[in-house]
Amino acid sequence: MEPTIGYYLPCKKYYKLHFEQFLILCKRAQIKTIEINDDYFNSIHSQSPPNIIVHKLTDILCREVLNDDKMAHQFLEKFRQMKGRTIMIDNLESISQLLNRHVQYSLLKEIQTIYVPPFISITDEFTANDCQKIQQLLTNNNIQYPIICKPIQAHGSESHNMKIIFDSSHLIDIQYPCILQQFINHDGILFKIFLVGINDDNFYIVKRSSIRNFTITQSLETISFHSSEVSSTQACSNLNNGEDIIVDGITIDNERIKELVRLIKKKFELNLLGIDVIINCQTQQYAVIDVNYFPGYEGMKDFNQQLFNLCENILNEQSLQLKSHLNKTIFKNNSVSLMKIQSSKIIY
Ligand SMILES: Nc1ncnc2c1ncn2[C@@H]1O[C@H](COP(=O)(O)OP(=O)(O)OP(=O)(O)O)[C@@H](O)[C@H]1O
Ligand SMILES: O=P(O)(O)O[C@H]1[C@H](O)[C@@H](O)[C@H](OP(=O)(O)O)[C@@H](OP(=O)(O)O)[C@H]1O
Ligand SMILES: [Mg+2]
Repeated sequence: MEPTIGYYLPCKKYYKLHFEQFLILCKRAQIKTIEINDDYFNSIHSQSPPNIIVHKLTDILCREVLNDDKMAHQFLEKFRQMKGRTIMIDNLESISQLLNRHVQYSLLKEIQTIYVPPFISITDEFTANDCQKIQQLLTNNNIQYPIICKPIQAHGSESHNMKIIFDSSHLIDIQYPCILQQFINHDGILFKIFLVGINDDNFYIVKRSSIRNFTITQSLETISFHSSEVSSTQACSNLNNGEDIIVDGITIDNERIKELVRLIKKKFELNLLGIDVIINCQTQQYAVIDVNYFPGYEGMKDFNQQLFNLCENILNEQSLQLKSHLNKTIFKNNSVSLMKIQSSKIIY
């Protein structure tokens, strides 16, 4: 029977990735593909589940976890019920760890050799309204100004609205629940590391514009921005470096990134990852500021081929396991019938 790959991708994501190219590669390799949607689940009793499911269910996961949405929960439960019969790229529990910035950063911090800029989390109204208390928490955690205020939720339409705060008199501007993180001067350059987890070496580095350096000499008003304004491929913000500042010389050490990728992939047990790294322009320290599940892979030309290779590897492994299982069963059955024959010989 031909193997099957199921997929669930929001429409926008499907077109952005040119996912039809992945489907063509599957067809050529005689791998069946099927879209997983309500129609699929309504007719599921008549078919065996796909060998693999590729998905970006982060929107629905957020609705389930953060908004307690029953419909979202029921839809996800159908995927969970396939556990053991289907390989999910990737596991829903592993993905959930990335959806809350506090959880994500805390897990990253557990990896000893990885640097995450210091942060605190403000999750209750009482603390959010007490600027003195917030300042105390910042001081206790050795966090200096400027700081960056990020929504605690890492995914979804409201999660990319950020603020840069320059002194304690502007702590009133924070919007909770949020994390407050030390702003690191990094010469306005961001490195996006895109990973397709065939093996630890399989990553691709893209350079993007980011927020320019700040030197605080006086009190500044809080700056609000959307993360796509400063670091998407089209970004052209007055928060970026001006054209007169040339920072083309900044490069990143491939070996260090390789190790970072290995550790993060192992920690979160995920195959499709985007890791955002900035380099502190004073200390040259690499700082991980964001880990995204199933990013846009913009700039990586052969993403669909890479994803196909990953799926093909998994299918090959599955079929090897099945063969060895069958061999064992045949051997076991043969020995059973041999024993029967022998015992029948004894009887007769
Ligand atoms: N600690 C920091 N120091 C300096 N700049 C930062 C820091 N954290 C974030 N930034 C800047 O803010 C931008 C948005 O931050 P972050 O990646 O955390 O947000 P996001 O909305 O999750 O982004 P994405 O769109 O990649 O998911 C980064 O691209 C970078 O330019
Ligand atoms: O490929 P990069 O430049 O890293 O950008 C990604 C963002 O970092 C993610 O935050 C987006 O995902 P969410 O929409 O899940 O937040 C993700 O959204 P997408 O699922 O629409 O591709 C990407 O835009
Ligand atoms: Mg993000």
